[in-house]
This record gives sequence, structure tokens and C-alpha cells, in this order.
Amino acid sequence: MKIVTFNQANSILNQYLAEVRNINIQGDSLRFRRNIERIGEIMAYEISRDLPYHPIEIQTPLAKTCENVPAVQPVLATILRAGLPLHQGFLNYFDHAENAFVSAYRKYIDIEHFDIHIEYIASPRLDNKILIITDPMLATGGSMELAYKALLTKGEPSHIHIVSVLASQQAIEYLQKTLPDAKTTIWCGAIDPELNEHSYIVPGLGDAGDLCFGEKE
Ligand SMILES: O=P(O)(O)OC[C@H]1O[C@H](OP(=O)(O)OP(=O)(O)O)[C@H](O)[C@@H]1O
Ligand SMILES: O=c1cc[nH]c(=O)[nH]1
Ligand SMILES: [Mg+2]
Repeated sequence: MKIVTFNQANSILNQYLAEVRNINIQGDSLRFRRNIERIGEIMAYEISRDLPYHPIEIQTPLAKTCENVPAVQPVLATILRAGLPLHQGFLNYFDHAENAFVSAYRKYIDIEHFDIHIEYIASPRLDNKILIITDPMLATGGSMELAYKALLTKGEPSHIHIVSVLASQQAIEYLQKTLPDAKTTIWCGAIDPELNEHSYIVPGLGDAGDLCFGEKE
């Protein structure tokens, strides 16, 4: 399974990553959402280089010419609710993509224990399509695994791109065991070393959904 970790190279993405992590900046929710969206835009550009291309002929005002353009549009799937700004970043680049939405949330039994609940899925058929699933946080990897399994009920994609802003080392190892090796690529801004006792990523950034949209009761 190919894994791409963006912060291993220098790029402007690292500036946005630093701002979403920074406790003195991340409280500005408009900026937080926009930074996540900008990370999505940069990742969408990088993933666009992995798509199949074909030449098309175009008429300019002066002559005919050819450009290589994507031969297919991916299906953009995201996990509600924290996935929405990252998803928007991808939509900004893939104009004609189909979209899929899955809800997943942690229902706490007590302060340390939770189940992940999937209650909603809206997706096109996925057979032989390139599926991109975005979620800013891969902590245990449980939400991504369940969302992926829910999406599989809509058909077998030809390739799956898993996209996150921050992943824990544990989630990467878990998804490597759980998702089909030969046709999965994981793209993440950074891989962080630890999960705390509440299964939050450390150093991480805190609760991405709350920082985007406010606290849940
Ligand atoms: O890898 P996991 O251990 O499953 O944790 C990651 C999940 O947690 C967050 O969502 P959350 O459950 O907080 O829901 P929200 O988007 O409504 O905030 C995040 O957006 C992931 O979906
Ligand atoms: O660190 C984490 C883990 C789950 N969800 C988040 O938003 N942050
Ligand atoms: Mg949350």
C-alpha cells in the first residue's frame, strides 16, 4: 500500500498544517475551515497526477491544439461532519466529480469507551470508479474502516484514495491491515506518533469537528 506523507517535504501545505494545530490560531473557525480546505486543494492537485489522462482537441481563437486532461473524474466521499471542509477543497478542483457522504460519530459509553455509529449513506454506484474518501483525522482508523465498508455496499471501486490531514501511526498500521493493499493509497499531511486515553491524536490538533462547527452536546 502506497502511503504519502506531505510534511516529509517542504511545501506551503506545512504552513496550513502548523496553523490548524496551533492553539493560538485554530480557535478562529473560519480560518480553521479554510486552512483544512486549502490542504484539501493541495492534496487534490497531487492526487490529480495519479489519475488516467487522455488527449483532447481544443479550438483556441487562433488554432487547434491538444491538451492531456483527466480521462475520468473521481467520486469524492467524505465522513460527516468534520470531513466537509476537506471535501470542499477537493470539490474546488474536481468540478464534475460525483459525491458520496457517510455519517460516522463516536457515541461514548463512558469517558474512555465509545462505539462508532454509521447512520447515513448517500452515494452513487462505485463499480470501477476511483474513490477518494476524505476525513481530516484518522485516530484509531475505525471511522474510516466503517465508512469504507458502508461505501462498498454501493459497488467495488477500481482504486481507493484515503485522505487525511493528520493520521496516527496506529491508524496507518490498522488501515494497512484492513483495506485492500494493491488498490489503496493513503495520503496524509502528517503521521503523529500517539493516541491518548480518549483515542485523540497526540500531538494532533484537538477535535476537528468541533473546531470547524462548534461543540456537540
Ligand atoms: O479514527 P477514529 O478513531 O474513528 O477517529 C476519527 C474520527 O473522529 C472524528 O470525527 P468525530 O467522531 O469526532 O465526529 P464529528 O466529525 O462529528 O466531529 C474525525 O473526523 C474522524 O471521523
Ligand atoms: O484527535 C482526534 C481524534 C478523533 N477526532 C478528532 O477530531 N481528533
Ligand atoms: Mg469530532
